[in-house]
Amino acid sequence: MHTYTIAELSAALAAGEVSSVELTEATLARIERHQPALNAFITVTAEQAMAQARAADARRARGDAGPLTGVPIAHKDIFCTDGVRTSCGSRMLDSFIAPYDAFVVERLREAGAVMVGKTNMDEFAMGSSNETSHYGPVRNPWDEDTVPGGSSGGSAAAVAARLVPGATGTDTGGSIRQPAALCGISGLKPTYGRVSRYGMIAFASSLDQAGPMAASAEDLALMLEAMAGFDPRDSTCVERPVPAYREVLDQPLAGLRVGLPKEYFGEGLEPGVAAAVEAAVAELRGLGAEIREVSLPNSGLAVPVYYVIAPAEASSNLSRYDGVRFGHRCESPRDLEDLYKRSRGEGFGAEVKRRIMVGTYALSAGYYDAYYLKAQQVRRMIRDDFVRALEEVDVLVGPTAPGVAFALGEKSDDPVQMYLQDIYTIAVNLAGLPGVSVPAGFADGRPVGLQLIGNYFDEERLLAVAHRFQQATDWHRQVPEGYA
Ligand SMILES: NC(=O)C[C@H](N)C(=O)O
Repeated sequence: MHTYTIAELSAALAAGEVSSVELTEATLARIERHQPALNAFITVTAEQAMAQARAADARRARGDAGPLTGVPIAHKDIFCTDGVRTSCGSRMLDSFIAPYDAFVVERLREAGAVMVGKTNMDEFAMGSSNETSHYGPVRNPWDEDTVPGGSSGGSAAAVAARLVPGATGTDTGGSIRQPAALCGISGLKPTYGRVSRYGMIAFASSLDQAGPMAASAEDLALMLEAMAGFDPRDSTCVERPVPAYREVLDQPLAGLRVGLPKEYFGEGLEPGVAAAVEAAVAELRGLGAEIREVSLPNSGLAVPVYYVIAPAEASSNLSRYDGVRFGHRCESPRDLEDLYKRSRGEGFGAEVKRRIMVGTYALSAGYYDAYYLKAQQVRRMIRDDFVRALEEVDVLVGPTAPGVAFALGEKSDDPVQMYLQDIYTIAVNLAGLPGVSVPAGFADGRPVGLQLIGNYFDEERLLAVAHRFQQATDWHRQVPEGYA
């Protein structure tokens, strides 16, 4: 049953064709078998998973099971999990056992989902290839010599290899959508404020957002419904009812106005990706959508703006890891300064250090106005571009990433090349809008992602369009060889 979607597993559980205990056992066995090749997990929580599975079966027997009750899932290791190591992919937090559950973890647990483990990720979510993880790189199941994307690469690889039917991720500049694209799965970054950030280790707080990753848009809808909602413990979380996302999936596309941002089809886009995206657009047209060209004139500024704002916020957020209150502590420090220096020097990897330095510089006296303030002003212009475009059309469509999965090591020595992975995703975070990536074919045998961007809190429409596209295509059903 490992190729079943969450919706299909949910139906099988409801029909009594399988128990959660059986499903969870099979899931744990598959993880054990493929972990050496993929390295998608940092921690596997077999014992707790079996206990949760037994509880889920008991709950079903009592007659109060929901659609996720008994379904195995995994959490990105950025979410705090009570009593379970929460490393954020960093040596800094290698021995951190969270004392409470993140909101997202709590909500999925309450829905009855069974947590089988914590997935690998780029250190503190900084990266687009999963190569910055302290626990080693994750491999892409479509070609194990290539990267899965990042930073939610472990979640993406685990779903792509059908080790779990769904997993959580976080997206600060593309970290759900880009790995979803590179691994041939579906991934949704909700509107900023739709999902609580409580218990999610902070990277860049004005951009971070949690979201679901799964094979299909229908599964994303099922997961989002459990994950979304108001939480007073996150002051940026918006109090707004959560729609029954799955109920509103079936909508015809006739008359849907789809905008193609012309800036998303220019220089830097690999021809194979362009061809797959164009074919997907033709498919949407065939389903009744009306396609027009739109412009996001400031989109070329999104990557530079992000690489001022995100490191600035990160430098502040990561200052708490001082070896005293939080994080790795060096052996026998000479004095307090030595303790700080060596603890941080040993605990953080190169990319994290680079960002702390850039961010500290951008915020320092004399440079603040020139960099940070300026970046915030341009951020507003980027947002305004989207607001204008979304007055003309209902959704924007384009590629998720400029290319397909690349070889391990290919871009790790060139931060700018790595940052350019997110040229089509980052602006969406700067604007706070929702975006989804869905599988849309292959180029050179590797998956291509199609990105759909919607208006604020219009996840319903995004999911409905993605679902209709998936009813007409079977890209989301493709499973890499050796994992089918
Ligand atoms: N965290 C993210 O959303 C990924 C982005 N590539 C970054 O390194 O910041």
